[in-house]
Amino acid sequence: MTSRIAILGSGEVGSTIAYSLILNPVAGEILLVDPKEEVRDAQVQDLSDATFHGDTTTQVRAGTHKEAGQCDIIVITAGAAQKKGESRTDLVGRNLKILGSAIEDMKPFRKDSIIVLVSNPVDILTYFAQKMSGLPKDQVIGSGTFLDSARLRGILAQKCGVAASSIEAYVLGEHGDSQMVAWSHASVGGVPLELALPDTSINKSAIAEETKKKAAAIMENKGATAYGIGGVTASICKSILFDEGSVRPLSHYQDDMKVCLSMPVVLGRKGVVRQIPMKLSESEKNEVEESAKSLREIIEDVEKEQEKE
Ligand SMILES: NC(=O)C1=CN([C@@H]2O[C@H](COP(=O)(O)OP(=O)(O)OC[C@H]3O[C@@H](n4cnc5c(N)ncnc54)[C@H](O)[C@@H]3O)[C@@H](O)[C@H]2O)C=CC1
Ligand SMILES: CC(=O)C(=O)O
Repeated sequence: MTSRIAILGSGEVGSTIAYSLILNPVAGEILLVDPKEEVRDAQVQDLSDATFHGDTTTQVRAGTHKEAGQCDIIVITAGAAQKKGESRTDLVGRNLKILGSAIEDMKPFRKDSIIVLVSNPVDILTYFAQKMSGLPKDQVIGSGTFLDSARLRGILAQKCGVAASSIEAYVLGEHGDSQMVAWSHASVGGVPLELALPDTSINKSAIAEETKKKAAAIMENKGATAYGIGGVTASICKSILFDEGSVRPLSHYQDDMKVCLSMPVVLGRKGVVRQIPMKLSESEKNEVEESAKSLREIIEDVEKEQEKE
């Protein structure tokens, strides 16, 4: 394997993504990039220990922003994480500055590099990363609601007594407070939810709320989330490098709504190959539009501030 993945930010999330990529190797090399050099180097040493057993072919080393700009995939976890009581969108000012300087430091980008945003607020940062990087929009995506959808499937699996892998269910829209569940497309083993589980009472709004609040519930007691996003991001990297054509709910540009938010897309080596059109119910469509509206308002506020500067 000769492909290289750069991970910007070697904190909780960046190091966990690297660990997932070592356990499930898809790239020849992982570069950790972080201005906190001592932390970065300690993470490289610790992660390298995980490559010494088994038959992993992935090597880990410290890298520079310039080197990152020449990698197949650049995963961005750089930036502040939420503190207790903060929402993801509270991070926008701090993390947009960090994103801007990291992107400038990485330029010029290799023409076929794919940027995967993970830092929050991920939909807003994906939108601005598309503008700042100059790469085609299809090559700049955010992990979006892939993690929320995994959480939803886990919760439904427990309630229904089936494997999570047998459940198809999408959380769409913002990776944040305005996200929604596309219940009209939820299925068990390919059979619509209502039909497959006629005797199981499912409180949809309670499940949607539990899904939305899961990150906050984890952070309440351990301060951060890392394993879920670690697995999800490693899976995104695999789909890209192996040109899998997997369908995933990822944050990408929506021409009609002028924001980045999550809808299912076909993912391959060129990034978003195409969006999978969904026939949502009228109320679901409204929920997605409301989600887009709340993201649009944040973008407009940021753009107004940028004009003043
Ligand atoms: N999209 C998602 O589903 C999830 C997103 N996150 C987000 O991921 C981000 C990172 O979270 P943690 O790893 O817990 O934070 P952390 O504080 O542990 O690590 C962030 C790292 O970024 C580094 N950094 C700062 N500026 C940088 C630059 N210019 N280039 C490279 N690295 C730089 C910092 O030195 C630090 O080591 C947060 O914004 C958090 O909200 C976290 C979990 C899930
Ligand atoms: C922190 C975050 O965005 C999550 O775990 O969903």
